[in-house]
Amino acid sequence: MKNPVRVAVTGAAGQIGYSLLFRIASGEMLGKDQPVILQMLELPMEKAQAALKGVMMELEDCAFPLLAGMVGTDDAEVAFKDVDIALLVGARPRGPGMERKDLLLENAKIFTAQGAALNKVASRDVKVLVVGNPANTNAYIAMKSAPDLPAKNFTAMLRLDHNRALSQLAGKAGVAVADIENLVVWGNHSPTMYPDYRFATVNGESLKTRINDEAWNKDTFIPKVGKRGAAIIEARGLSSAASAANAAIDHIRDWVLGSNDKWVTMGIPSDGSYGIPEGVMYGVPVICANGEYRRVENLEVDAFARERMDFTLAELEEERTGVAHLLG
Ligand SMILES: NC(=O)c1ccc[n+]([C@@H]2O[C@H](COP(=O)([O-])OP(=O)(O)OC[C@H]3O[C@@H](n4cnc5c(N)ncnc54)[C@H](O)[C@@H]3O)[C@@H](O)[C@H]2O)c1
Ligand SMILES: O=C(O)C[C@H](O)C(=O)O
Repeated sequence: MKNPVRVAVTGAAGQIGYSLLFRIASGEMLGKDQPVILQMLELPMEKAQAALKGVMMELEDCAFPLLAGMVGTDDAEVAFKDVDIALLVGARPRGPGMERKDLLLENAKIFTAQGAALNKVASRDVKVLVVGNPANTNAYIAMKSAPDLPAKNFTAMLRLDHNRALSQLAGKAGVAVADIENLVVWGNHSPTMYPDYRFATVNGESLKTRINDEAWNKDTFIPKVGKRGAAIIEARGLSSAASAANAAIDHIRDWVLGSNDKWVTMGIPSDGSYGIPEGVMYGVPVICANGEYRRVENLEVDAFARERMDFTLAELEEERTGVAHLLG
């Protein structure tokens, strides 16, 4: 039997947490032979802690053979102690009358504190995925607040956008999702993101040539993927949860176990390539192997791509400027 892997999940009693924890405990994220210890963080409020207790009771009632232990706490340093993987899901939702800037600042406080706690107590190899919105900037803040951990260990979730784009493309082209390769979603997890299928193939053939519909790309595909989160909120009255949890599992599974030579999208700190300033937490195509991700390099950036990539970059830089004073 392998040694258990310690997995922290914040916002554990929330909607995404409820879709995520049971799948992690059943082995869907790290493999059916990998025991896990779940270290769950929730707000110190009575209601949140009671809900977390309920989730832990249900986890217990599943009698998962791979669940080697559980911790439920309101203290980030307890939740992150020695963790190998940290899924930062809990975030302050946008309230009535709150501007995007207020949301950024509220969340900046949370991710500054959580980054510092990871810096202090997590495994030095911890893999961090930020799901809580604004995900890219929250990941950037956590990374900056953890100077003793490698910056490359901090990532933001663009996988839901990647998966959404895959399904839209498969539907349009009449092909199977599994047959599509080499897709990427550049930039921010926000409506400014740029889903890009210029390099995508289906069984080795160009998907762009097969679809051959630039108007659909610009007027339907790109806005549909970008605004999908809002469409789910409109339809459900709540933001996406099961699909977000599924994407988080895909992201970590591929990072840890490998993406089998497939491109996947991860928000990672820029190395300066593709005209994205170093350090910006930006969605790019990566291939994962041996527990590491590797950026797909030297892709062509044509005039339209440049415009879209700079548009989403400008938003990220604006967010970064908005929180700069908190980062010292
Ligand atoms: N990146 C993506 O693709 C993506 C997709 C969907 C949702 N999201 C975001 O994920 C986040 C969670 O969504 P949800 O639907 O689970 O929300 P939710 O409100 O149902 O749950 C969030 C939970 O986090 C807890 N929480 C808040 N602040 C916390 C803190 N500082 N420490 C620990 N726990 C804290 C809350 O008590 C709550 O239980 C939101 O920010 C949402 O916008 C991101
Ligand atoms: O919570 C949101 O604003 C939407 C969410 O990020 C999503 O993409 O579903």
